[in-house]
Amino acid sequence: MNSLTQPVVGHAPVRNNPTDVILPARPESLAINSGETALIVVDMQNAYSTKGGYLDLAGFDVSSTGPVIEQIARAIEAARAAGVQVIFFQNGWDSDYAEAGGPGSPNWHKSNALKTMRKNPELQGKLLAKGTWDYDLVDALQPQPGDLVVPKPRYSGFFNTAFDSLLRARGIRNLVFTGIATNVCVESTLRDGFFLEYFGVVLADATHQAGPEFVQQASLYNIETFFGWVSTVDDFCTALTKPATQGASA
Ligand SMILES: NC(=O)N/C=C\C(=O)O
Repeated sequence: MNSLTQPVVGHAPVRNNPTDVILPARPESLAINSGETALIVVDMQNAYSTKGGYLDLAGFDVSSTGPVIEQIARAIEAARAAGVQVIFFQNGWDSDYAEAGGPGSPNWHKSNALKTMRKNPELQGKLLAKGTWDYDLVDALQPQPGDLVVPKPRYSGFFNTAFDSLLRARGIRNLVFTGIATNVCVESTLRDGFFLEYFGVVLADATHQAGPEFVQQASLYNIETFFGWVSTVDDFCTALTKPATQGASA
């Protein structure tokens, strides 16, 4: 993407501060400040990206999540080096599934993890329960000191979590999304962020859908057209090493 041929939007004007950067994105580039930006790593647990995990057992294709893990690792490294807050989400519930809700909750009816366990009683207690391998973050994407880990019980990271408070306490206004699944937890959280006045951008090549490839494209279209912006890991990493003043004249 070419940052020079596109208008630039953002919540604040570029102030020629060394921590201001221009992130090339569709449909417009975004002016962001590294101190006001968080990299969000959505649900990179064995459940969502590893064979034998929940999505795989529920019949979703996880065979091409390997490159996504590598791209997320690159984005995390660039974020940490630039002082961008890294926040990991971890989706799931207590071992008794009280947090999942019973039949009175739509989650109980729609969660494919809960449905898979009801269909296969030998899996009961194994999917998305805290303390299990399924719930664990993948080995290649482990939090480091300074990163935040936010457990969440529903698709959107804004519901029944400390996420919004953590962001507001740090003055964070821009949310850069990576993770799985683009069309479920990534899009849900980005949409709720939009309604709360956060600028949401998804790094398309650091995300993966749950379902056929067309839902990835549909989700990216929705985000680009209605709720936020779409960029890439290369552009994110390059932008963070180049202050906006250089970017504008390069
Ligand atoms: N992390 C997600 O996007 N999750 C999608 C489905 C689920 O958790 O059942």
